[in-house]
Amino acid sequence: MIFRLSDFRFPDPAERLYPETPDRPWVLEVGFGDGRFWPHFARTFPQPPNYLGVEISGVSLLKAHRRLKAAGLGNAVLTKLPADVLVREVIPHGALDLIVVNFPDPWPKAGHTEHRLLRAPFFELAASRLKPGGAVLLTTDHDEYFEFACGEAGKSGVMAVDTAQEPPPAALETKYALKWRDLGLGAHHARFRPTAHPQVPHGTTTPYPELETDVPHAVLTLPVSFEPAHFAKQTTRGQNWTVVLLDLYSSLRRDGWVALAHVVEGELTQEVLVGITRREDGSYLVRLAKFGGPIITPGVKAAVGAVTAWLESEGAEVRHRGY
Ligand SMILES: C[S@@+](CC[C@H](N)C(=O)[O-])C[C@H]1O[C@@H](n2cnc3c(N)ncnc32)[C@H](O)[C@@H]1O
Repeated sequence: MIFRLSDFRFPDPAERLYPETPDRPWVLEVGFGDGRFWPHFARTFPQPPNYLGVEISGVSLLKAHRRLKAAGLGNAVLTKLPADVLVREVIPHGALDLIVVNFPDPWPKAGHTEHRLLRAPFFELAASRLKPGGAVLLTTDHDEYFEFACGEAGKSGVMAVDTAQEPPPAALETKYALKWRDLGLGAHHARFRPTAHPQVPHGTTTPYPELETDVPHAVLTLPVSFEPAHFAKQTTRGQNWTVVLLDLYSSLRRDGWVALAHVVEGELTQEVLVGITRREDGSYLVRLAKFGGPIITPGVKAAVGAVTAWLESEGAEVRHRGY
């Protein structure tokens, strides 16, 4: 099953994601590529564990989905997101049995190591989301990234590093494993086991509210002189978010407009629409649209705030702020 970010709860327990198999072990694979690992690895268990796969490539998502469907693996959820966002926002504390990372992008250029996934903060986060006895399994061809990851795990202070074990055979059958094997390269393997389970908190993310009044909004009146053509692209920054109001579109069906906003919060980006719609009493409702499946974060609330602030700068009088 493919999940969008808005399909999740924050955090989301195994009982809800896998209602028919909540008691099975739970495995997260980061960067599953074309999805070859899971059908091989799942076969090594008496019953397939619950599987959550996270990828940033949409093409890979579709390939892996076809593969898992063909293998009849029903208790599997795939999603297109940066791994850090999924682990931080969606995975409950102490919920996972394994986190598997096969042949992660090595970011080999000097100055690019901050793009690497397996840095100390990720190990700390992983330790908080793994069960006691759980582990992160890393298999990679890349000598330097392997040393780096082992060093970062040590630096996190919450992971013991074991490099003595063989990788699971399934990790040596992925697309990248075969690619590097054909070139005569070997693979390194490490198991990182939590020595402590720090309580790395979840964010303040919530799903799009069911109750209309809970959707981030504002009510305001516009001056008769209001001129939407005054809109210009604009950027607002907060402590952990950046909102870019990209454009404003006129609605043909309703009396009003829609603003398109780009919201960046760490690795999470969302494109959201904020409607500005005339109400019966002549006032206007500025409200986050459901279109596109946004989730409610501080940055998304700030996007509603940014549209409201722009309208104020054009002479609007705000009657109510609900964001
Ligand atoms: C070198 S490929 C390896 C793919 C697969 N594991 C294999 O062994 O064939 C690395 C994969 O990680 C994905 N990826 C990179 N950064 C990611 C992130 N932050 N979250 C999730 N996936 C990521 C890439 O899109 C790519 O498919």
